[in-house]
Amino acid sequence: MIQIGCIADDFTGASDWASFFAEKGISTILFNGIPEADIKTEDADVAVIALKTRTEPKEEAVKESVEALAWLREQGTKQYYIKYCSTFDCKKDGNIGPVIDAAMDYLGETATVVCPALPVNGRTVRNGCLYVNGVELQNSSMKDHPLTPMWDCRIKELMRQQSSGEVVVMPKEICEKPDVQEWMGEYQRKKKHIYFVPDFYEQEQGKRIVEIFEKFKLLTGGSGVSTFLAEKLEHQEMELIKGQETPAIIIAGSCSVATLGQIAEYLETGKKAYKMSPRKILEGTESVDTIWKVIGKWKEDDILLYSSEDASTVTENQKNENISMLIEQIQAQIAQQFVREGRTRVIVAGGETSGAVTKKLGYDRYYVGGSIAPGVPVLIPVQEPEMRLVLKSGNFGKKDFFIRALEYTRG
Ligand SMILES: Nc1ncnc2c1ncn2[C@@H]1O[C@H](COP(=O)(O)OP(=O)(O)OP(=O)(O)O)[C@@H](O)[C@H]1O
Ligand SMILES: O=C(O)[C@@H](O)C(=O)CO
Repeated sequence: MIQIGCIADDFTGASDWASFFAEKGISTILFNGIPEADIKTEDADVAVIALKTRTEPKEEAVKESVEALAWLREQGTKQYYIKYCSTFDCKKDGNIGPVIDAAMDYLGETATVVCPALPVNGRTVRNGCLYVNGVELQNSSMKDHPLTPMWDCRIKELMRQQSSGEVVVMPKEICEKPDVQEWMGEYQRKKKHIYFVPDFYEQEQGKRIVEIFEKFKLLTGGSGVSTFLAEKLEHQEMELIKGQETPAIIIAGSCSVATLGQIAEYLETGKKAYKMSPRKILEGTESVDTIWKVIGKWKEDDILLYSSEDASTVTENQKNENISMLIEQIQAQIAQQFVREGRTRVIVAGGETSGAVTKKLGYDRYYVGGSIAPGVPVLIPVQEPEMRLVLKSGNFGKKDFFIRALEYTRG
């Protein structure tokens, strides 16, 4: 029976959320898309369905989210979670509000929590405002995200624009009140939909948040409270997942500052690496074949294949609107070729890049293993249990992330 079922608006967000349960030894399964009716949850205690609703048109995002909730309900799920990005989508017509409203209506709930924080990765909430490493969201390095721009840190304002209900901000002093439930009850009587936004800027506050909201059927947010939800969950012990001996490929399409630092640190080790050239790809002189001619020979080595460049070069390259898609396709095909040759460790940096690679590899459900960095677990495809897959959100992980991922996935 699924104790907590989550729907996430993208894949790396889903694995981020799931990782905190797996880390506590809880059997956790991740589905890429809504599973077919006859798919089993493999006796997992926690299930997460990764959708691609973050950037979809609103109507589709709502429809798919409700379908995913319906599938979870069919499995007898006890509690539900809507996972969105810890750096909230700030578009007026963003999907977070509409999906929360639809989920509340579907589950018959009038109140929920909106808790995007993930303090272990520097994303915090104080007095209803969202910060990235102490900087207000709209002044952070995330502000100019091309798809989900982040131009306002005030959750109340964002939810006012995106949703139908009312936000109630819960500063620390309120959260700590012994009679906080009564305090909340006053608001719940007034409105059809109430979204409580608790302070969460110190890791330990997560514990109190879970105490306050544990009876709610629907919770929403980033991954910050996952670890505290996991602590409270009764569960069966999960078997430890071992590493693999075959060489690994790291594929980096992410051009985030974090990924660029991780590439630099990897290159310093002198390990094998291949840098793709967007210019040659557009000219037609670099392709899967030309790259494979070089890296296909490195049969015994771990390999890094990367296209990542600094922000200004990327902006320049992206004047040709096909370049991202071409890079993603080449990287996905190389991953497929690598796996076809019997190698079983694939590490990917970047949400879009991960989407392209997993689509090509064709797996649709994964057991979730231990974490390499907060929010980045090892994934084991149910259909191919020999494989070890690591999908890193662009900005996650410290400088030594790739080195750690290689060590962690090695048998
Ligand atoms: N040199 C380059 N020039 C132009 N575009 C590139 C280059 N290298 C990679 N890209 C494209 O940039 C995009 C990077 O997005 P991706 O989601 O993979 O990383 P991210 O945005 O850092 O990660 P996340 O979404 O998890 O924060 C991909 O579509 C990728 O193909
Ligand atoms: O919450 C986050 O920051 C991540 O899980 C994410 O959503 C990646 O896209």
